[in-house]
Amino acid sequence: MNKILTLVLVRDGKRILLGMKKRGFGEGRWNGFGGKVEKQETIIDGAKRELREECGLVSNILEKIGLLKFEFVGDPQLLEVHVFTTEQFTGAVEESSEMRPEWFDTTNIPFDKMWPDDKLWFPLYLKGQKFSGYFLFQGHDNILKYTLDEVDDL
Ligand SMILES: CNc1cc(N2CCN(C)CC2)nc(N)n1
Repeated sequence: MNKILTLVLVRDGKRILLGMKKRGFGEGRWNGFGGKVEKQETIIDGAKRELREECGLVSNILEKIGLLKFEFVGDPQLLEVHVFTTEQFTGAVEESSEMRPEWFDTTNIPFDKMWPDDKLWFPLYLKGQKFSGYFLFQGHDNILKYTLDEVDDL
């Protein structure tokens, strides 16, 4: 059974809000906001909850834009990350125990301090193309193989 996780990318015109992960899985890397989906909630509600908990923003309109599946050599648990984006949100950006948020220009995404798969699918996201990918990792820095497809619906 795959572990269901969420990832929310917040856009404001040419800017994107990313968070520096302060601890745990992905620590030291910039990423969107997200986490586990609880048993009693839908995936999209889990995404909205994590967005608010991790950066203080509230959004009722999340658009499903991607599905990313991650396998790590030696770990039987497959991660299934449901990716959303929003351009409509309220509230003030605030740092949390998990994330230190910062706005980046979309022409200046800090890929060298992000998960290595991001540089592969972000260009599809930035041109408004939905995507579905599978990545086999060795450790947290090395992608052994991957597939990445543009899709029309998710
Ligand atoms: C393994 N590669 C990953 C994981 C990942 N996620 C994001 C969401 N997290 C809850 C779990 C891990 N995000 C990106 N951009 N790449």
